[in-house]
Amino acid sequence: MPDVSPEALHIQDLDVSYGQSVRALRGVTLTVPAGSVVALLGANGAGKSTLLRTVSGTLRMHRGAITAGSVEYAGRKLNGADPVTAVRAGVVQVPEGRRVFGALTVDENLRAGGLGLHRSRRDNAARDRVFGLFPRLAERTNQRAGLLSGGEQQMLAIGRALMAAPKLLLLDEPSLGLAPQMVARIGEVVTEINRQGTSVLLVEQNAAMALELAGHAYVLEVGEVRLSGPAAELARTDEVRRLYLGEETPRQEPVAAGVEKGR
Ligand SMILES: Nc1ncnc2c1ncn2[C@@H]1O[C@H](COP(=O)(O)OP(=O)(O)OP(=O)(O)O)[C@@H](O)[C@H]1O
Repeated sequence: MPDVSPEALHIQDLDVSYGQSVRALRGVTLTVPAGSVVALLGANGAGKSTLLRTVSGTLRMHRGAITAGSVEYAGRKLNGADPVTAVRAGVVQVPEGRRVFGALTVDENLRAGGLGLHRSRRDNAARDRVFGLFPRLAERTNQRAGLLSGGEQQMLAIGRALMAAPKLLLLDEPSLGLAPQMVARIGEVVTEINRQGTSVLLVEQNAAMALELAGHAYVLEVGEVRLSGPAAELARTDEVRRLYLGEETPRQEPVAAGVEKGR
């Protein structure tokens, strides 16, 4: 049953191209129900980042375009929307590669992600929330972001996105290149952010972590949805175990209950 709640993200039959030759997404249909964590898995080049860019309005910055289909969040069409419109609708992306402003302090980075031009009460509340999630950042408010460790920069990148008080957070590879302890911490934070009421669409190479955090998951393959279903069920399929969890699968298992091929 599709989720028809007003704060759900609905992507329907989406085609996205870069220029004339690269068809990055083909006929993608995906839903992020309000209040959920949804994982998006796929090999390099499958189209995961493209899908997030489509939702956050950053696609055009990468010279991509929607050629068919629709993206709707909370009942509003986001096709062709710019990032400001997406943020106003409650959708914020944390891009891959923890892009923080290295020359600015932790505090300045957070303020840059806030909604107010001044030190508004709303921004202060958002900042307190970030420091509650990431006490390490609270201890380093005046440190230049470029001097933070990789894990701390990832925390700051997530924190900066939270400053806009998103209702839907788009996370692109938050665990990339981090030590196991930090990966575990990022996982806990995703769960906590979700518990506080923010939906999450999570792109992750670390499929084991993503499938543990998510309720529902999609597997993209060369721009198309190859499999989708409850994350726990997907984690039991032969294909996901072999290709994404790196497990030996001695015998072919039938597709688990609840898993759909194709979308
Ligand atoms: N700005 C761009 N211009 C042209 N082609 C692009 C651009 N960005 C992505 N592509 C192409 O679109 C396809 C999907 O790329 P995308 O980055 O969305 O995949 P991905 O699943 O996020 O991969 P990765 O895990 O490597 O980040 C790839 O074939 C890629 O080469």
